[in-house]
Amino acid sequence: MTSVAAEREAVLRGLGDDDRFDVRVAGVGQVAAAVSTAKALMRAEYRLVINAGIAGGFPERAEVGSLVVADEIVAADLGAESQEGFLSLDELGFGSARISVDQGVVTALTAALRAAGLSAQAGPVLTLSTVTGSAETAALLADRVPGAAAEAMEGYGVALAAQDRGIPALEIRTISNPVGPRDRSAWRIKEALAALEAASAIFAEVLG
Ligand SMILES: O=C(O)c1cccc(C(=O)CC[C@H]2O[C@@H](n3cnc4c(=O)[nH]cnc43)[C@H](O)[C@@H]2O)c1
Repeated sequence: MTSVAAEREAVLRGLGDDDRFDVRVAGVGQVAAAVSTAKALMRAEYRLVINAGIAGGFPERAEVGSLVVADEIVAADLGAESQEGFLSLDELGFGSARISVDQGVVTALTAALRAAGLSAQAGPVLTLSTVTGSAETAALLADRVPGAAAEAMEGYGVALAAQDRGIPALEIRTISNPVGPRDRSAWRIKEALAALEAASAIFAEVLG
């Protein structure tokens, strides 16, 4: 599941003519992503759901042009504010804002990406409804989720739909911009899409 057509096309270029993968556009944001994923999973049988696309990288954790394989998918703004700070869905007792992924697959995929010469690391990928636009919010999120490597807008929605059907999920992101003060002119989308294409060529090897 990708967010936009440009991401889908990059993944398809990387996969070549491998027809074991069904690559779809889910839309931007976790609600669109969850609805699209749930619909796809109702119509056909799948054994793994992957959310792949570009993302913001947390400074010192994931540089522009590098790749992050989510070792946990975290809905980082799903909860409540309180005088004492942010309360997650878990703390509120309404389920979990964290979806776990198969650590063996994360390790194997990260190693294969590195072996192919790509800069890849594993770490938590945050799902947010609002793209971070300030250093303050970036610091707050890094504090809320220790080790946070990247942020995007769809992973939790895709993974929740997969979890609902008992299917494992992965999230793989290539970094187009740093998480922090908004500067759209600094987004390196072409580079991130090239990295996404290169990573997708490895999917078949490890996940096919
Ligand atoms: O303008 C283009 O050519 C273009 C090509 C591919 C993708 C885009 C997008 O804007 C995709 C939006 C998508 O990107 C994720 N994203 C990227 N950086 C961040 C971020 O810093 N914080 C949160 N999300 C980010 C997100 O998942 C969006 O769905 C444009």
